[in-house]
Amino acid sequence: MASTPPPAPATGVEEDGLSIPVIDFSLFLHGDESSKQSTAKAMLNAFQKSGFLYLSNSGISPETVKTVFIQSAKFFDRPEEEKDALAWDRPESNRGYVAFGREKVTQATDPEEIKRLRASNPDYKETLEIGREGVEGSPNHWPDYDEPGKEFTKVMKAFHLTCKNLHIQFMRAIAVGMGFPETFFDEYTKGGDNNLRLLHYPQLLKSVFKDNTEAVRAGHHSDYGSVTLLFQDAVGGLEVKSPQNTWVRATPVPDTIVINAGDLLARWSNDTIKSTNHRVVQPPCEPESDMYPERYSVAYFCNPDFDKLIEALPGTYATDADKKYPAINSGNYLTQRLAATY
Ligand SMILES: O=C(O)CCC(=O)C(=O)O
Ligand SMILES: [Fe+2]
Repeated sequence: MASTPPPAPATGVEEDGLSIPVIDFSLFLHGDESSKQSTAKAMLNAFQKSGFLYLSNSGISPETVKTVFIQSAKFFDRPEEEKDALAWDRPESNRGYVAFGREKVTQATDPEEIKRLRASNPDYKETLEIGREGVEGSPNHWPDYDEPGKEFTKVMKAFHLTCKNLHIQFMRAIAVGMGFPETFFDEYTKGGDNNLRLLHYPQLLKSVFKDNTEAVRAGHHSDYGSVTLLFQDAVGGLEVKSPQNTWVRATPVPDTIVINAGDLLARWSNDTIKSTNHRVVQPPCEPESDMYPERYSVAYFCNPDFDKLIEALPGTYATDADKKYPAINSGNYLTQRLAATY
């Protein structure tokens, strides 16, 4: 199992000009008017400065998150052919299992194959993408043909809705921070066109990283949508690009959610909010064995409802000439970005 991670920085990250503060969301949800205002301001401020924050007391219980991680591990433990039968098929649907054959990565023995994998710097991960239920023509790819699969399906359906609700609350805080009516974004969040991604990074030979300084568990990228809720286990490896162009570790802080802004929110905010590059590399601790431990994370990608038009928010420009981007339909934007990735 994982070696002991370094002590959690309860104060978040402050390095190379990058701040990722820990923000107590209960002060927004249940605090008096002045703590509500100051919490909303602090959240917006973090999104404007680094595009990242850790949210504590989010309202999602640690037990709920633990159950999701247990179910996720059970899913990825299924035989490869069962997972392949649930394969991701097309960007318009964006649902299903995305393999990077872990056999290929962790059990490759053919030197030519290993060389090819290293040269191409693949993501050493497998994922399951779960979209909103009830979308005509885009069913989720559930393993609900056996009892464990039925339980998994139930847990993930419920978690999708739990996270949808947090997205609504989170955008209410951003609205208050921006001086809008609290429910300003509700008409963009109520449909819940969001995607739940379960991620599994299989254990990896230490030599993969030693032999190739470019090796990654997940390559550097920014997220596409509005906001990402990222639940990570204690293993570590997430890094965020600092203003000084260095990679800074976003060390796991227990019982918090890493929340970052995506490209569509940056665009919507006329670039007053940052969508910052991040990646996943090997954990900070050197294990005694020759393998880095496996890592699990769960990302919930929030988007403005797909039928909404996204154009510069009020207050983010002085005159129309200051609007950096034309208006765009949320769903089309996302589909275009996904089509370019897969
Ligand atoms: O696994 C992680 O910690 C990050 C994953 C991520 O950034 C993504 O899937 O977009
Ligand atoms: Fe990401």
